[in-house]
Amino acid sequence: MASNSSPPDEAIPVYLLTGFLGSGKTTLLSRLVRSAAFADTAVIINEFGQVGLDHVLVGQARDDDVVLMDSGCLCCAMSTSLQDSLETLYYRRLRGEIPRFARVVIETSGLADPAPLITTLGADVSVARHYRFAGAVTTVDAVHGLQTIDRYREAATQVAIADRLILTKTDLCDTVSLLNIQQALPAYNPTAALRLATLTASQGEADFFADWTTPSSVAPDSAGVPASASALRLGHVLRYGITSFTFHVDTPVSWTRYAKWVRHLQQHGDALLRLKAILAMDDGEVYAIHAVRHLFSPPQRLTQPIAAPQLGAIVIIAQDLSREEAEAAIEILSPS
Ligand SMILES: Nc1nc2c(ncn2[C@@H]2O[C@H](COP(=O)(O)OP(=O)(O)OP(=O)(O)O)[C@@H](O)[C@H]2O)c(=O)[nH]1
Repeated sequence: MASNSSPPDEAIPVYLLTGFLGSGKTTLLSRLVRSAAFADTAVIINEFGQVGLDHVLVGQARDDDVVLMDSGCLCCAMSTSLQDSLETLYYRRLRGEIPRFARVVIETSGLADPAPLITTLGADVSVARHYRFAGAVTTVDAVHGLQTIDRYREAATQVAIADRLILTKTDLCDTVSLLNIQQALPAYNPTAALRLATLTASQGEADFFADWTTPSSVAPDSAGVPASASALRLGHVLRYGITSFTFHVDTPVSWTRYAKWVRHLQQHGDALLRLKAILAMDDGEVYAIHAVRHLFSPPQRLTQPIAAPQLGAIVIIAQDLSREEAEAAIEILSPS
């Protein structure tokens, strides 16, 4: 979706489930698709280019159609493109051939860079007519997760892009190691909310794929945000040139500046992995801003009272973006 076009209100939310090979995506989903908490969900398993196994592991025997699980959840393997799969689901729902699902969860392949899928969700006109990207959920193996992020760029990208990180295999982990990874993960993505898989299909696990428009979920975690006004801090320089920057803008921003800022950042879209911000605008309202690569979602007006350090915070996770380039972008939004 472009910054200046909003999806329709009734657009069906689409969540991406990503995570490195073996991190527990299929295990989590196979619990959920059998659970009443997922009764209103269509799950698409993206196995493009692979010998498809995941749809079978999730509990769907056939690979050529939409399967209705006993729970009411729909499952299908993505046989063609994401656009085609979503369109087909939408029109079958409209014709009453399948139940009226209220959300879609797409499981990506373990080596996938989720960004192109997210771009398709927002930028493809036919998809954006009926659907809206609602968030990326990334599973992280509590035992091997940190090693994997250090070793594999794909894993680091999947973590960097997440809105929510789900720690799996916590049953295999001792308390100290679990605490270690919980403390370490914010360095790789300071804005993502961190949750533990509960290992039982529950409303709590289904809510990993629920709308996250509360301030605590859209706000960068306060640990990553400088308390002092106007502070600019270079975050952690991670591996593979992935860096997180946290900025703070004190004064209300005009929509003209905002538009200019978005255009500027879109020129750096290949470098921009993820951006989250909560900005006071000069119309007197406060908005949550989300972007993945080139794709800026329409600003979401927040109705809850929000104070510093969340108010005015901008977190950028980027790859091969210099400090000077990041600062130049902020200067456009809020000249010093
Ligand atoms: N003990 C334990 N094992 C788990 C858990 N989650 C996943 N596993 C195991 O880890 C292995 C990989 O899990 P999958 O769910 O297939 O992982 P995936 O992310 O779908 O893997 P890919 O399809 O390769 O991307 C399987 O043997 C699972 O049984 C967990 O919470 N606890």
